Amino acid sequence: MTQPLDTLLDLLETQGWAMSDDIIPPELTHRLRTEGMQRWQQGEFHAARIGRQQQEGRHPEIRGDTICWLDHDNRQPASSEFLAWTDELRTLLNRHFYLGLRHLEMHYARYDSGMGYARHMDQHRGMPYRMITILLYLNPDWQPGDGGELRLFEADDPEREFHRLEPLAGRLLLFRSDLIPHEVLPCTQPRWSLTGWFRTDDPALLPT
Ligand SMILES: O=C(O)CCC(=O)C(=O)O
Ligand SMILES: [Fe+2]
Repeated sequence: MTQPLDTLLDLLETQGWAMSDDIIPPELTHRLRTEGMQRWQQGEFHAARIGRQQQEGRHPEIRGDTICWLDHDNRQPASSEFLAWTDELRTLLNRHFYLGLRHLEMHYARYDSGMGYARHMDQHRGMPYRMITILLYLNPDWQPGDGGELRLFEADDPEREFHRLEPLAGRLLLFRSDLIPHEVLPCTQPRWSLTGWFRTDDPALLPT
């Protein structure tokens, strides 16, 4: 295991979240952003939904992003490269934490100006399959005042923010999907990211 990944997993274990600004090569971040923007221009994004599966629907005042799911056997070079890296990470997470993670679901997300995502947990009640959240931010020119910060809240006191971070290009974040309430503040510039969840269920058994 490389040293930076080792450190990242140790932090995830001790504090429930971990961040790195240099583990992903800047040129890969750049290509991922370009690929995401191209897919957006081609109309491949759709409004995100909240809650379990489809029944709850769209609530842009709660969750304002549009998303584009990554297909594991897609032919997009940058996201394929990133997914291959996340697969190695999944193996390491399993070795380190015995989590039995079986796959990663991941999408591009684009928040338009004025949009955010109200405080929530990623693991839905009664659906314990999402274990670890992964985020990679894709905004090279982010300035203070552009908003869109991610707020992290205490697990046992969800009113208490313990950390706030800007969605800077190349910033990778991991956190426990069952533990950390979080919120995306409204942004004043379009905000790009990749968001994913390492899961314990088998994609072949999921409803399509
Ligand atoms: O983009 C972020 O900073 C967080 C997004 C998020 O919380 C989610 O998609 O569940
Ligand atoms: Fe979330």
